[in-house]
Amino acid sequence: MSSRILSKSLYVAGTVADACRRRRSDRSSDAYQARFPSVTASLDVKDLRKSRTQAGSRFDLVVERFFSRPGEITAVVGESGSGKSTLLDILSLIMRPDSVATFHLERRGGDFIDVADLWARRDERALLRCRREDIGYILQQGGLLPYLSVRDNILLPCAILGRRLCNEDVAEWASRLGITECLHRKPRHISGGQRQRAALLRALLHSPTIVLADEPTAALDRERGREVIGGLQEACRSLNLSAVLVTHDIELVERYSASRWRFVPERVGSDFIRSHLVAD
Ligand SMILES: Nc1ncnc2c1ncn2[C@@H]1O[C@H](COP(=O)(O)OP(=O)(O)OP(=O)(O)O)[C@@H](O)[C@H]1O
Repeated sequence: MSSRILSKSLYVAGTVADACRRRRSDRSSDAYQARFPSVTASLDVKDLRKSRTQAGSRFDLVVERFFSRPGEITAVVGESGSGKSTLLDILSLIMRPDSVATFHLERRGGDFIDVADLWARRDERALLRCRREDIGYILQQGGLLPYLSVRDNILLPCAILGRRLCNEDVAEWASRLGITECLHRKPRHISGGQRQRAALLRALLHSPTIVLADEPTAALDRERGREVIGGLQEACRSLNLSAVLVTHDIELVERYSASRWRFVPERVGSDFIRSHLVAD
């Protein structure tokens, strides 16, 4: 399916407002360039800050630099409360950071979206379109809708975008992921591992720029976990897709991810934690 869906979706995907488009050559270099020279990234973030307060306790997320390359899985690890969900909410454009110097998404055709500029201009329409077109999301428990068949769940993001998919496209990837026999069933009638592979297919079939996976193997045993992340790795390679995998599973990180980042929490006072995301 890859080439057909990819060319089709790259055509459709060129719809976010022209104002938010820049060519790669427009980008300025900076101090981080020395540490990470010539990075070709689907997602590139610099100097991001987000503060949260809960029950009198303050939490600051600090990201000096974070990027995710096409064709690869980028792993993010951190202990409970270190900011993993906060980061994913921001990367999926659900949550707005307090400040950010750079937040670019680069599509496979070379166009890129200046999300920092969309946030600054509060362009909610373009942000919504970007969220739908450029982001695929895999939740901890899959998040498939129980009243739809697996096939209809998988087709949902494309339906929302008004894109038509050939049955062969779905069939080919369902076969690659080993869930062909699940397509006509409801999610409750398939196993946890099959549900996560269906969630993976749902996250990638509209050819997003980046897939975000939030502990996608948390409810699976080791073997099923490997199948899901192996499928994600195969999709990244064959579609030149970029994935950010948040997980506690170090074995999966070492086996499947091309680059690794971790949170380093720093206690500033009794009620204040500042958590830095650093390259491993
Ligand atoms: N809705 C909220 N409002 C304010 N602060 C919040 C909120 N949700 C989480 N926080 C705080 O933000 C910090 C980071 O939480 P976050 O959920 O991002 O961490 P996490 O690494 O995903 O944790 P876990 O692994 O337990 O899910 C925590 O200190 C938490 O108390």
